[in-house]
Amino acid sequence: MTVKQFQAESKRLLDLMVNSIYTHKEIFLRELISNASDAIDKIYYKALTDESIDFIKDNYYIKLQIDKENRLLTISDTGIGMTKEEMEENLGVIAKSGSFAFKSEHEIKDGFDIIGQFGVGFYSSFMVSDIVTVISKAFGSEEAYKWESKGAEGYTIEACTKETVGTDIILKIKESSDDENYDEYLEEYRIKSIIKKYSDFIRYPIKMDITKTKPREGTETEFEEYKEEEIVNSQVPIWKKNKSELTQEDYENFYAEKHYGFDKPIKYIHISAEGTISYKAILFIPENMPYDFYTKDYEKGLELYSNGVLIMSKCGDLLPDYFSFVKGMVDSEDLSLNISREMLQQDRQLKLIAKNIKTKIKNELEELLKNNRDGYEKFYQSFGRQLKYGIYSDFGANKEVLEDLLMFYSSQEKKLTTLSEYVSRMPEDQKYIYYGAGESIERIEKLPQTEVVTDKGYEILYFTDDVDEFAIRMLRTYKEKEFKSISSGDLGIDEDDKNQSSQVNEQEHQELFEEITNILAGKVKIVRASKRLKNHPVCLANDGDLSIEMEKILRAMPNHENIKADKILEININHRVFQSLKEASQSDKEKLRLYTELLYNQALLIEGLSVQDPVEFSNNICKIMV
Ligand SMILES: Nc1ncnc2c1ncn2[C@@H]1O[C@H](COP(=O)(O)OP(=O)(O)OP(=O)(O)O)[C@@H](O)[C@H]1O
Repeated sequence: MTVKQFQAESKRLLDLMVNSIYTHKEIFLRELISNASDAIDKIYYKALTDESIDFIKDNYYIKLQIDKENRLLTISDTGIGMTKEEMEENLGVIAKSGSFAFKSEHEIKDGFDIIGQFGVGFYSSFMVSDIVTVISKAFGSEEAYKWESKGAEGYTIEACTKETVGTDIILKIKESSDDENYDEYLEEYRIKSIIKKYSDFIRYPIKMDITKTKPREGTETEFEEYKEEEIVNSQVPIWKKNKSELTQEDYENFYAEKHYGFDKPIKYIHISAEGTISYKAILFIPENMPYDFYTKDYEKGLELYSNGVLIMSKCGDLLPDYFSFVKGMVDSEDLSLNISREMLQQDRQLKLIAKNIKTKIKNELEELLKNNRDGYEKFYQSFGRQLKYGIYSDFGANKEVLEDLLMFYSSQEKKLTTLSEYVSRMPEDQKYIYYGAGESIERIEKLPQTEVVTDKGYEILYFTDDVDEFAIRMLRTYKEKEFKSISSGDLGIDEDDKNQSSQVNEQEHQELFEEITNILAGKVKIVRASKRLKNHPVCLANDGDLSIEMEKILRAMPNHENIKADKILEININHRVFQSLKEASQSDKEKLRLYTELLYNQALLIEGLSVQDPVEFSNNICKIMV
């Protein structure tokens, strides 16, 4: 028996392979099972094109056996096998793929799932094995051969006996070290779970002898172990089945089996796309928010399969951030994989799929909103905030995708409403979409600023999420209607509204307002007569782009402590309190200062801002009580 040398490049390549291409050692099993599946596919293909071959499906399978004592893991298949020459060519030359050649030779295009293309996967077995032995009998041949290698040193080939056509790959699993546990590859449960993870949807049965226990005969309390052969893979992936064959329950079971979530999904989306790019996908909109959803630990992404073999557990590029709550998988034959199958070589196809998926999700959410309002509202309670972040991020680039999915609590409807519904209810003379921002519905409802807007019969949207106002600033308009905060300097409500303007004569009190503005110098930009207050004495309004709510949110962030909105103190000159201010201004300047400070602090409290000096504030209250 002569020992043949790997070519020099092959040696280097093998070293590279074993040490650097793959991130996870466990993928060796995926590679060997994929090879076994390819080998069966080849026989199947031959049977289709050669009438003399009978392909009886039950005769084709992959079998895994563990011999713990001798540290052997065997992967056998009943596929096409290899001749001596094929062993030389395919296992002796790294980066030579017999499978790729087979596909090209037979001009196999669609409908076949042959996985191998690079001619390297087999060598990943050296990541976990000291010796790899391949015993194979090729289809149509009487002889069998044994290929054996300890890695970079080279390989031997010799004749041997093997009864049936097919291949056995026997791995002598490495001893565990301090850094690496190899023993796990001799554990049934571990092997089973690796198969489930990567190779669950290989089209042929993957069999294993599974250890079970039963009561020993004649006893009730003693148990004995026995082995029973089981098929461990699901074979036909649900996404390859016809939608009409599947029930809601099938999808829900798939969601649970895949551990996409512990809840029941609100909606599933089954896509079977053909065209520029072919792919299948099953996507889910969860009902409940994962506990870590709004933390940096949450990782978005869909499972990515190529021909039923798992490539990536979380492919983030398939989902935009604003749809990061979507769970599910994508399977495509058209992906250009890189050599380790852990990444994609170029992302053109992936981009196309992602674009497609994005549109699909948007449409399905719109459909949910239209036909299952309760379901949509449940979804929105969990993930609405993410949609709003989506509007805000990327400088509003995604607003068109998302604007119709938004909902806010409505002052009129007393429940969530969409922007489209709001606009459809707007009276003809209403120019703006009004909103009030605050920490809760109850708080906004009580804001003095709401009075004039609601009295006009205009609806107000309540913004209770941090992100709301920021998102709306990005959106700017909806159906050409501008958004307007009820706290903004100019409300855009008709100036000549008789009830208001006739009573507002700012000129008359010009001096007093200047005096009050001076008292509050540095705290507010200006003090003026209010056109919006009816029953309340004071409120704050804001001037400029930064609202008071935004100031609150930004200030809570690091390095933003000095951010300040331009505030306007508005005083209701029809309120009794204004009379007191006037009198104080004429008779007692100290009293005017006291009243002004009190009113300013009241306005701060109403807005949900803290008073600057609570002790002084309470002392001031005492002063007017005694
Ligand atoms: N179980 C098997 N039965 C028959 N032929 C096999 C088997 N395993 C490997 N081969 C042959 O060896 C070749 C090399 O296998 P290897 O896993 O290195 O690459 P590949 O499967 O072709 O490509 P990839 O690197 O993309 O997996 C295969 O193309 C195939 O021709």
